Amino acid sequence: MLTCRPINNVDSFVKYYWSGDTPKLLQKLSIEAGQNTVTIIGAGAAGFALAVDLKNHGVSVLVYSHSNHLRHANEVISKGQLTARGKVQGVAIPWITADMAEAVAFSKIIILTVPSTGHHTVLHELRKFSLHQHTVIAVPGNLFSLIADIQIGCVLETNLSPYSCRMEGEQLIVMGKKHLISIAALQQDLDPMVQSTVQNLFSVQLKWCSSVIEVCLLNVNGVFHPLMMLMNAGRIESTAGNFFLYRDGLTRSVANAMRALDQVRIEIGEAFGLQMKSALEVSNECYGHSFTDLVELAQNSGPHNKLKAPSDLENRNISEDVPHLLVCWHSLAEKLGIDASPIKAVIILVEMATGVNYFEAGRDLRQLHLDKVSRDELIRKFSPSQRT
Ligand SMILES: NC(=O)C1=CN([C@@H]2O[C@H](COP(=O)(O)OP(=O)(O)OC[C@H]3O[C@@H](n4cnc5c(N)ncnc54)[C@H](O)[C@@H]3O)[C@@H](O)[C@H]2O)C=CC1
Ligand SMILES: O=C(CO)COP(=O)(O)O
Repeated sequence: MLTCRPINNVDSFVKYYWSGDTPKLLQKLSIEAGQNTVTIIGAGAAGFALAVDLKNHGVSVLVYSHSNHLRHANEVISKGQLTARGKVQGVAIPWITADMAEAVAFSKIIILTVPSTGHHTVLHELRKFSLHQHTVIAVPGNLFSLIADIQIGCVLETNLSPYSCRMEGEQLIVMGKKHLISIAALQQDLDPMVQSTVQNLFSVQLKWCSSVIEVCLLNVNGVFHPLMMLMNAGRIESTAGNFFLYRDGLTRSVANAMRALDQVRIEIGEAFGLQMKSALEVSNECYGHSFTDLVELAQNSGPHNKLKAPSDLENRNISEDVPHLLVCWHSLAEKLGIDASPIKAVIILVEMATGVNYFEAGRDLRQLHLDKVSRDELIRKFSPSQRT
């Protein structure tokens, strides 16, 4: 019997959401679900889109939301259901918990869909459990694998979310579903069985990359987001984001700046011996588009051209993409002897605008545990042809 009500700061949604005590409920869920289960950590648009998509494909899903980040979970719980519209459709009554013990017990496959700014909070919770037999897939990773200082059976990460989506109350709007995203495992000798199990979970094609560094370089949101935010900062603040970020905000001069920044990302990849595509080509490949220019993409790409700008600069387009992509790319470039001044300029301007020193807070080589590694070792470690 379903009992459904909004909950604030409780340890477990599940025991309120369904009558019955937690152990009995978990037992029931596991039996119902059999082996075909996934736990999703992160109850936002990306996590719920994945939950509905998996459910539509017969997978049983438990969604975990940290008790300090309940907004979307509470909206869904208060309605008693989640309605997905757009490229993923369906009405689901998702199983939701705020108890990490339940999340870890529910499935050996955990997909992380929290912004990378939440990775440390999640790791703090996860470290209380044995995860030797778990597979954790960070979507997107932004080098989660290199900061995860706990023992996990297998760690993988993707470059992007399969969905371009937003929550509107308890409604999930999925504007775009990609054809392809990139993925890599931290470990080099990944069992092909694991690869096919993971591929079977995702309804988008997974492109297997040589390393997590390659995957991080393919998160082209680092090229798009910070510059669009910075170069439209006045308009964002004076209109509280009342314009289309891509369609109105990615004009010729913004595209020129993006191309300069993108060139550094490409040179970093090439130093590792990778065949690099431009941000435009990566986006085209993901969505099956064939735009020849960034401004053309901004005007015509369905998943992008109706996206409203955020209402202020305190948004993951900056707070996630600057410290966890740009700072990371910048410190890789420095180590490799590549001129990263376009990236540095953006990080400095963001600090001037927001007051946040992302060089200090970001995922530089020290945070990634790579600061003691020489340039040659770094290349050997992450180059497809030289990996040791
Ligand atoms: N929504 C989209 O269209 C796209 C999303 N992404 C990426 O996917 C990830 C998730 O995106 P959204 O679901 O839109 O994000 P979101 O901002 O809605 O957050 C997702 C959920 O993560 C949890 N969370 C947030 N901050 C946390 C923290 N500090 N500690 C613990 N839990 C926390 C909350 O449950 C939250 O609802 C992000 O990395 C985002 O950059 C990438 C491309 C497109
Ligand atoms: O975050 C987004 C909009 O700025 C969407 O990015 P994607 O193209 O990865 O869906």
